[in-house]
Amino acid sequence: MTAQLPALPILVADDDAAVRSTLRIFLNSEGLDCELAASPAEALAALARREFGVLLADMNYSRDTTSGAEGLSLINQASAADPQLPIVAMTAWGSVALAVEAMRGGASDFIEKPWDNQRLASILRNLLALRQTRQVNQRLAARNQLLSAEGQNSRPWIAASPAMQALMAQVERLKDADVTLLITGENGSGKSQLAQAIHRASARARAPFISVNMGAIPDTLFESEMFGHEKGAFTDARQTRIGRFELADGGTLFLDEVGNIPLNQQAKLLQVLEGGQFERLGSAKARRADVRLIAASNADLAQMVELGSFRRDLLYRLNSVQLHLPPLRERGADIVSLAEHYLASHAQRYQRPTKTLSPAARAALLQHRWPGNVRELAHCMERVSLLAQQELLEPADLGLNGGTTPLATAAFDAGELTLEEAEVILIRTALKRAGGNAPQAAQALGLSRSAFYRRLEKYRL
Ligand SMILES: Nc1ncnc2c1ncn2[C@@H]1O[C@H](COP(=O)(O)OP(=O)(O)OP(=O)(O)O)[C@@H](O)[C@H]1O
Repeated sequence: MTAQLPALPILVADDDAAVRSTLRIFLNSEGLDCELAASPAEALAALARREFGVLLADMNYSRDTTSGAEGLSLINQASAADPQLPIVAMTAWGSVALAVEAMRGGASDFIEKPWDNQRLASILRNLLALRQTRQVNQRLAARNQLLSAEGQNSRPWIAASPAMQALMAQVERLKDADVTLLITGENGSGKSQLAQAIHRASARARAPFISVNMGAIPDTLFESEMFGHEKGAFTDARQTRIGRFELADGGTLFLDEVGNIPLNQQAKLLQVLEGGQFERLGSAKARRADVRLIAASNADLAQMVELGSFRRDLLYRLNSVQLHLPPLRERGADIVSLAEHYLASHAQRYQRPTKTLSPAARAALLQHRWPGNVRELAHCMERVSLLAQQELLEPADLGLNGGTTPLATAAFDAGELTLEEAEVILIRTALKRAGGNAPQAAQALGLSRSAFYRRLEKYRL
């Protein structure tokens, strides 16, 4: 079900009680809701408290009954506080100059007293419709800002290794099932990007993908961030804010780092997931949003449940289907494809020739443990693209310290190495085992010394 925009009331500001009550009766008879203010101060207080569809403001008040100064000041302040609020100025008969001034100050239209009921109703209806359109656009703009901040449309998804192929086959089967997914994997292994790829492949692709880093929301802002707030709901709530659930309506809501949610927030989240509805802070109105939920975690949530730091019922609610992203060190073919992809894209970005990996450099990449996974590889390739002097990259150019996997086992198992890459790995390992003694390493590999040295030279080891 799609969240509805509320029909907003009209705020009538006039110091004449008779005018206020006449307007209330007339507006109500037209099916329009309104609130009344007897002074500019009352009107500004009402505007700070809640959202209105239109402000219908008289120009003259008791302090000064003819100049329109108080009305102009009200219009200026109201439109500064909420530039999207349509304002109608009510002027005395024949004061066109003042009406012009009011429009310059932010009013959208004006009406002369005594007013014509039909004209007033038609102006207000048009402006209410304008207000609704502005709200929809504001919502779109908020979504677009989030989407472009995440730059989600331009990133390719590389999944060449057998482990990733198997995962992608699972994703393919699930993409339209609309079930809640829990993606697990180490930091930087691609959980967020996989969630985006699943969204783009699903029937919800045209609706938004909204991501929330659950560990980054301060306790006090959790509800406002997730479910939104009405203007005036708390001291700093100057504008209505649309929560992430509502922004994701029709699309996918991605709860990143779900293991970092404090226990009290877990309870609130579970309540909404179970009940299927939520309220904006400062409003009693129950809202629903049609979202597909994807959660991600690098922590072992089952273990957290045992330790009492994650709710069991929330875990059951989130992990209808669990997808595990293997660490990069177990995805040999992806390491090389990703490295080449980053080298090409950096070359394009910095307008330089594309650097290539020597067999020894490829082997070094395959042997590295990549504790930071794809993110670490991306940074490494950016550094190399900028700093390496020559176009053919050798292991020394990569600046990889320590952290190698023994014999890049996974890549061997998967048969993803070229003969040259396999040779480099074997030679390096033999050298390491022989404590750097080349003749001993050659012997361990069953090679003559000269054949061994030829290879050392060839691979610049
Ligand atoms: N298979 C892939 N193909 C292309 N780029 C990838 C792939 N996996 C990850 N990346 C890139 O690596 C970086 C880290 O990925 P992402 O943010 O998705 O990881 P994560 O597991 O969500 O990390 P964290 O646990 O720290 O939130 C991103 O720049 C992403 O674009």
